[in-house]
Amino acid sequence: MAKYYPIFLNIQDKKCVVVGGGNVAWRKVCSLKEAGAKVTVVSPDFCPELERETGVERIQQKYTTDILKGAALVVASTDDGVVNKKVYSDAMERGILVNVVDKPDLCSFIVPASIQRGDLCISISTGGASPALARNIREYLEGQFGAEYGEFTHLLSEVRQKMLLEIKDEAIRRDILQRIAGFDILEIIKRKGVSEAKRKILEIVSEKIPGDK
Ligand SMILES: C[C@@]1(CC(=O)O)C2=NC(=C\c3[nH]c(c(CCC(=O)O)c3CC(=O)O)Cc3[nH]c(c(CC(=O)O)c3CCC(=O)O)/C=C3\N/C(=C\2)[C@@H](CCC(=O)O)[C@]3(C)CC(=O)O)/[C@H]1CCC(=O)O
Ligand SMILES: NC(=O)c1ccc[n+]([C@@H]2O[C@H](COP(=O)([O-])OP(=O)(O)OC[C@H]3O[C@@H](n4cnc5c(N)ncnc54)[C@H](O)[C@@H]3O)[C@@H](O)[C@H]2O)c1
Repeated sequence: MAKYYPIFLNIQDKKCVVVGGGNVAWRKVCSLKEAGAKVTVVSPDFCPELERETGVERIQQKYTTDILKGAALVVASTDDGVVNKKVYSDAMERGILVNVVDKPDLCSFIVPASIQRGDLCISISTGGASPALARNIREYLEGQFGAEYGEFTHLLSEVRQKMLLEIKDEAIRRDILQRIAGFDILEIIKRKGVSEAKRKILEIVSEKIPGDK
């Protein structure tokens, strides 16, 4: 089995192509859209969900190589192995990232199971060993990581931006940022809400920086 290097890819405003018009293609279109990509989907027919999807370029025809022009990434999810293989070799020749669903040999990257809570993303991969296990772990973690983690991450981001500007001493800043990311602050968000958590954070900051109010 291949080894993989986990990364988060910035595909904001990048052209991403999905080849195929079925349910799997629709799932891929949705996740690419959510990541801010400019999505083009090409297929002779589209499932009703894809037909309804807004903000996507639909090209109703069979795959042709020229569709990859200017693309950063392509996902092939047709039910035709020959077409999927052609997409793979076209993409490899052009240095375009490529995933053929369920065909790890025809992938320059594989897709993990993911949970999104605002800016917090938890991704699980088994490196292809067991996608079913990745899914089960995702479902388990979904129960453990609720919507409050999104709020928590947002609050920490706000405070961190401020601290990067205002606290010049790196060691003190690190200490504070580590402290306020603690689960006790998350508990306050859960029980009392974000404004109470903010108050607690300010208290911690003033304790750590004598004289700061
Ligand atoms: C994570 C997820 C993301 C997504 O697809 O979006 C994903 N597969 C998911 C589900 C799933 N896929 C399959 C089952 C049936 C049970 C089973 O086989 O285990 C289930 C479970 C289900 O659906 O319940 C069938 C399957 N998948 C692959 C093969 C071929 C092979 O193993 O050789 C076969 C056999 C096909 C056959 O039988 O012929 C291959 C891949 N699937 C991957 C990703 C990549 C490795 C990820 C990793 O392990 O880290 C990789 C290598 C390539 C890729 O597609 O990127 C998504 C869960 C999303 C979620 O629910 O959160
Ligand atoms: N449905 C699932 O949950 C699931 C799960 C695992 C694997 N898969 C695999 O993923 C693939 C896609 O699944 P699906 O359910 O979306 O299949 P599907 O049969 O619903 O859709 C396949 C799509 O590919 C299009 N297509 C065929 N030839 C094409 C061409 N030359 N150019 C462009 N598009 C073309 C078809 O018109 C159709 O829209 C299949 O290979 C399937 O075996 C599906």
